[in-house]
Amino acid sequence: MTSDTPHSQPVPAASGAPAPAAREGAGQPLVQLKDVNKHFGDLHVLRNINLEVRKGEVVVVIGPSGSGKSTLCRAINRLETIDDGEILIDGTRLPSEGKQLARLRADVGMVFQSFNLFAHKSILENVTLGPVKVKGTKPAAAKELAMSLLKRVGVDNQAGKLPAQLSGGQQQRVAIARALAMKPKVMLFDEPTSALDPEMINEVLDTMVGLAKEGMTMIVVTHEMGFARKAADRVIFMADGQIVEQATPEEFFTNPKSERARDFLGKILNH
Ligand SMILES: Nc1ncnc2c1ncn2[C@@H]1O[C@H](COP(=O)(O)OP(=O)(O)OP(=O)(O)O)[C@@H](O)[C@H]1O
Repeated sequence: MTSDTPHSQPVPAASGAPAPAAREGAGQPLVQLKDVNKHFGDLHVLRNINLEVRKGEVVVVIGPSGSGKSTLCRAINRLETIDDGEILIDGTRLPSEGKQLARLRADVGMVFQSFNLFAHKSILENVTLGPVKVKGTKPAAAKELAMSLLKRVGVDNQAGKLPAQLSGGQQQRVAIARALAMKPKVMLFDEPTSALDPEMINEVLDTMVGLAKEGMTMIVVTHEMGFARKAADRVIFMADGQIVEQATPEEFFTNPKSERARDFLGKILNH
């Protein structure tokens, strides 16, 4: 959907960043994909994807445009169907429709490149709607929760405004608060900063780094290599619908194993 951004400068890895092995016993798999395949017509977009994400783990998915990263995210949230294989969230297979889907989908927060806020509802309503409609939270409690989340992402003073009155960075932080209001078990981010002006990227990334530090389980599709270095436990490199390589950020950025990953990094880091 987007090309590689020019904001992807290498930054030093956070010292003491835990390697996946260090977190091995830290949690059970929260997200499991088993032999997942997906076609769009003749195009084989996801090829035999096997992936486990443990509780508290931050996985950054990178790869060339068209490699299937967005489709992977959307499949995990059931926004796309899969042809075969299995996707489990906290051990439960997502149904394809019905009330149970809405409830289970609430466990999987999603933040999109294009914010996807309700244009004609206030910022506060954007955040309260899900808890009230899907979870049956009382309006007063939903408002209290929403205000605390808006405060946490630094936009509580904008609660009465419409999305269009906010900057892109503010709108994306509202989108994060809206997803968090459903108390998700895992957060999916699909290129959350790609539509933002450069000066707004860091305010969104900082919010995401904060979430990662708090132990949120996260799957993040991004071209922001600095974020991957700073916050990821594991980097997954996708190409042509396959997981080609996965490693800690330190390993991946210093010693990518595959030719395709080396090519990709060469292009993106020398942009
Ligand atoms: N709804 C759709 N119908 C048909 N083809 C699709 C659809 N959605 C995605 N595709 C195709 O599937 C392939 C994978 O797309 P996807 O958006 O998952 O890639 P991506 O790695 O996220 O790319 P980008 O980095 O550009 O966002 C692409 O070739 C894309 O054109």
